[in-house]
Amino acid sequence: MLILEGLSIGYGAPRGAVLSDLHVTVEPGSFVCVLGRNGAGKSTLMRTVSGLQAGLGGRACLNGDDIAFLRPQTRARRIAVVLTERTGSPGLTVDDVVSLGRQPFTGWQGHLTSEDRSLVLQALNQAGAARFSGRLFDDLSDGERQRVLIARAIAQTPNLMVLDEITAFLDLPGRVEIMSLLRLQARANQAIVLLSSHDLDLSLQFADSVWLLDGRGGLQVGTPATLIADGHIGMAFDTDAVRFSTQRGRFELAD
Ligand SMILES: Nc1ncnc2c1ncn2[C@@H]1O[C@H](COP(=O)(O)OP(=O)(O)OP(=O)(O)O)[C@@H](O)[C@H]1O
Repeated sequence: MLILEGLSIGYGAPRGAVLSDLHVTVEPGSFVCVLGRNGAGKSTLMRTVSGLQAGLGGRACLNGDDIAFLRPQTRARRIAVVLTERTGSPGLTVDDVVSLGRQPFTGWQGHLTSEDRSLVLQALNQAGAARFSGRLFDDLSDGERQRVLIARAIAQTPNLMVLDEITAFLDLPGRVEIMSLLRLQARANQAIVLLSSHDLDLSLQFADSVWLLDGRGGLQVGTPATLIADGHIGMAFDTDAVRFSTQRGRFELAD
């Protein structure tokens, strides 16, 4: 279970708090999409929940433990993080990168057991990345790399998977495949999958629950259907020129 207990996130002055006093509980097996306009705080929230950035107050607990105080090894066993930043991995093959997902579980020598290898292979297949096996990771296209990084996260068998805008580089069929795969992963492994995305349509289609950042420091949590019906999607995204139609479930030009 992931519980945000009065969590406040953000930076020192001058930016200060981005979101304050968040209270949210997420059950295992849930696929949660984090939505909001540019600058609403999605990445800040994802980094804080991953333990990569200190919160300003309160805490985020995974299965009872404050994530900010987990030892790095324990955190790596429980939380898999995929960010959009392009990081070079000179000389590493796709298989090496996905095998890194097992590193928190291998001994100090880093030897993979046959079970580790089978999890790596399974993850490559599930993420649709087996076809890149043997190639250098740095030679792959952005979309291909994303699949490999998702495979690494799956191989890590985490309790919590945090993926920040990872579908941005994928084509439409690829995005649908990955969204459906992530929902399946959450269910099959009783993991919590937290995905931030600008892909509103697909997020509303696939998410069990949505964290909607309204850009004014507010966070609404609910099922896609509830957030649409209550007009929250419109409140977070509407502009003078574009409105979200609750009837049609899509954006339209304002009259
Ligand atoms: N390192 C930083 N130091 C200070 N302020 C920051 C830093 N990173 C982000 N911010 C600010 O925090 C707020 C939230 O930014 P964040 O990147 O979390 O938004 P986002 O929802 O992920 O945006 P986008 O959709 O554009 O990626 C913004 O006002 C941003 O300017």
